[in-house]
Amino acid sequence: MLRWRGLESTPGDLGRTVVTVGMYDGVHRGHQTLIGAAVARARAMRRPCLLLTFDPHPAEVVRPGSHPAILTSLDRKAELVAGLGVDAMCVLPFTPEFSRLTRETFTHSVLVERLHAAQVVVGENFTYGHKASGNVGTLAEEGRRFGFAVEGVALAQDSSDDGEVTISSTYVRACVAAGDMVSAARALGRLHRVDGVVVRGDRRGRDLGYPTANVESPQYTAIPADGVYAGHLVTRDPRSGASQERLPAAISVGTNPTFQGSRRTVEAFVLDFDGDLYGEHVGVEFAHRLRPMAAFDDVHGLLAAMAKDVADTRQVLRL
Ligand SMILES: Cc1cc2nc3c(=O)[nH]c(=O)nc-3n(C[C@H](O)[C@H](O)[C@H](O)COP(=O)(O)O)c2cc1C
Ligand SMILES: Nc1ncnc2c1ncn2[C@@H]1O[C@H](COP(=O)(O)OP(=O)(O)O)[C@@H](O)[C@H]1O
Repeated sequence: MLRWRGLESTPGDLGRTVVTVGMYDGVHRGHQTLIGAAVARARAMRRPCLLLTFDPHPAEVVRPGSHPAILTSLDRKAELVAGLGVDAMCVLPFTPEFSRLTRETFTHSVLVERLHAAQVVVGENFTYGHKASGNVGTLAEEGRRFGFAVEGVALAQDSSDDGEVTISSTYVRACVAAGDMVSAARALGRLHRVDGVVVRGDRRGRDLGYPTANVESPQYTAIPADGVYAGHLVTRDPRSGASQERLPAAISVGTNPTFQGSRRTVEAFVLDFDGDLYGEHVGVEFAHRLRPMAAFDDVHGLLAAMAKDVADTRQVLRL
């Protein structure tokens, strides 16, 4: 998949394109339907399918300090959308100036002049332009003027304990924040993953008999609620970010209150594994929450709980 940042870096030889526009944070099942529709349309028209997305999250620019938790880094998003058949991903820096473009200027200067859209595929709730004044109806009207067609795709639904919910990044963030990884996975169509680099911790794990890979992730990463989880550690290629090996793990999220820690960490004890992971680019996948984080009176209490966590992890992962 081709990938570039900034409109000025757009390759000149793309020809006319099928464009799908959105933040696509999480690349959840609703996004997958939408991107699938854009890819199918592109194949039928024998045009490249181009995904236009933004960085940072527009909320941070429009309402400073209100950055939402990020479900997928740009590298992970690229890996996922490439897997859906997208041919090119263009990342537009979302700046205050960009946020002030009128909807016609966005349509003309971005979609028409730079990306040469023949067809635009968006969700039926898509908005664009200054103060989000544009919608699918205005885009279709501009398309008639500038010579591209518009397809608005219905949003995917999911049944949960609370009845029908519309699958959205906001819904997945709420599931992750509550530690409900099963609902998050249902909406995502795969397990939620935190990407980062393995850093040094307090060097206590090995002495306890449970060495843990401490994973440091970028600011704003959507980290599940404090607690202990069954899941996996995924090793990644440091250059491409591509996923490699997937190893079963018991995962701890919290401040290690037994040792009066103050920093919140994500730590994975990889089952049946002994090796050096420091500096590795990894992902931590969360399958199921086992219990809350606890402050034990002594190390024996913690060790007994960890032994049970490992047994529970084997059961949840059917190992
Ligand atoms: C499966 C698992 C469960 C854990 N549960 C707790 C817990 O309930 N309370 C706690 O204080 N720390 C818990 N921890 C974190 C340990 O305290 C931590 O891994 C240990 O102190 C080693 O830290 P280090 O990697 O910085 O050396 C857990 C870790 C794992 C892997
Ligand atoms: N089974 C395992 N799971 C996780 N990390 C392991 C495992 N075996 C060895 N390691 C290595 O040990 C390191 C963790 O050891 P630990 O004593 O917990 O130190 P730290 O406090 O620096 O995390 C990991 O970063 C990794 O390099």
